[in-house]
Amino acid sequence: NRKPRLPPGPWTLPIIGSLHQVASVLPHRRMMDLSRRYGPLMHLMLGEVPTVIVSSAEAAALVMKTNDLAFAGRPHSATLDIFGCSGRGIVFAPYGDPWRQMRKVCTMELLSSKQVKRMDAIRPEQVGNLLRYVAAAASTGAAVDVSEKVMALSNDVVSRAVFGGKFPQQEEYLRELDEAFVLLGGFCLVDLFPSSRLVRWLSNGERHMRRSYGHIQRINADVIKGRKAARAAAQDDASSTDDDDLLDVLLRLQEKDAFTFPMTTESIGAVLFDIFAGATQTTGVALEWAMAELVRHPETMAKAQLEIREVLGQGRAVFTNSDLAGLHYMRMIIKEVLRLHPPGPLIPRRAREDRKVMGFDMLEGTNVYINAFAVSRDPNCWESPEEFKPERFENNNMDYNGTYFEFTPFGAGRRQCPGILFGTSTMEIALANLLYHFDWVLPDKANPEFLDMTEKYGIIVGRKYDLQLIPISHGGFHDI
Ligand code: HEM
Repeated sequence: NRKPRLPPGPWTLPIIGSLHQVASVLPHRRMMDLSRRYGPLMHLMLGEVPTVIVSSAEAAALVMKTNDLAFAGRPHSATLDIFGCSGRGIVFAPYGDPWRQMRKVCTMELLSSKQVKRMDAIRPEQVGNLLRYVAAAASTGAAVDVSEKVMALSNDVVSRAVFGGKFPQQEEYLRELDEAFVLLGGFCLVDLFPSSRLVRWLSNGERHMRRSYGHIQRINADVIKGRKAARAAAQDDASSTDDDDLLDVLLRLQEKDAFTFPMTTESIGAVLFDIFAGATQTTGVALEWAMAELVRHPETMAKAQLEIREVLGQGRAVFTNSDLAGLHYMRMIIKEVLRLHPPGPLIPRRAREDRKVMGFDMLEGTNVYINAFAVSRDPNCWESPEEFKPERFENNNMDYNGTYFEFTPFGAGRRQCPGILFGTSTMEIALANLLYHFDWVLPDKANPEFLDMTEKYGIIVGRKYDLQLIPISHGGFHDI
């Protein structure tokens, strides 16, 4: 019974452990700084909870590839348990057969060729709405709140994929999702001291999360009830149609009794919510960062516009994803944005069994966070890592698909994001259209070099200050 050899870490205080070291405004940055001192595997005690932060490409590969099965769990905590509907969804479900079943349905649905085709029609419609809004602003010289608009675009695209369209309670749904994300991103007392009944009694976090998630569940139940009634009225013969959204797919499988682990309304709601939560803010903040970096680097923006306008030719209306195959520079820009601003900088995992990694003991039950932000800014892997330079992806095959561990904005291995194609397709179509039809400048001729790039605290990291830009119409936006 030897003493475990834990990874090194900063000194701890009684009771709070290392909390004072990391409970800063932006934990991913604070952890990056600390890990440069303590090493690629760093042990922290967050209150009572043993945690290891992973901060190099080599260590990330050991966790997400070599020992993927051992680290395929997700952290547990009181608030996560509520948010993850006690493991009935996907994102925070423990590794196991129910998760595998749901993940398979979603992967096949999200990535099926039918779904991709369906989305190829939906995305341009939503982008068209955005372009009309921007064209109206351009005609009066008004600024556009780009942050708000690209987030709304992402919401609308995801709503249509998951629920078939806007639903009456969408605003409330999004508000509760925001609130729940804030609670998850915080250091919630009840999560830090799970054994303390006093903390549980004193803490508000769990109560808030319960209230917020309860509201979400009621909306889910309403939407599901409405859809079931509509399906019954249409005497749907349980066969699929081209218009099926994710909700239809799940209901059809439920009606056919095709699940090994039977689905209740509650668990269908949990899955829908998970996909919604996983998809919408991530893509929205990635787009917001992309536009901010482009405005800050006018020569990069000009180069991207030249490519888009040359490849697509003059006088085009809204184009679709299938028009965009030749846009190589724009794809490099998207990679560079995800390298510098991975929307989920800390990838949450949990050790399902004891493992030795780099000579250290990682014990079962330890929460493990891969600091994708720190790894993709690691000077040992990247030249001038703090610089925005899409050209670094020229003439190499480096991508975000989970085989290059210096660059994992979507994670890797069994728990890797199943929405890579979905998310990057929305980014590509939005950026290509916004850059083709408009030039973009800061209000009041502000110097782009000084654009404030401060991040906002949360599990999904967006900009602290909304990005306001003035659009200038290029060649006139021709509506369809
Ligand atoms: C730029 C956009 C996106 C980014 C950066 C992103 C990032 C991530 C990351 C880092 C993970 C954890 C991976 C791991 O543990 O290895 C994840 C998981 C997940 N993402 Fe995404 N994501 C994005 C878009 C989407 C979209 C569009 C969808 C759905 C349509 C989606 C659905 C999910 C789901 C369901 C999971 C949980 C997978 C599981 O636990 O098995 N994501 N995502």
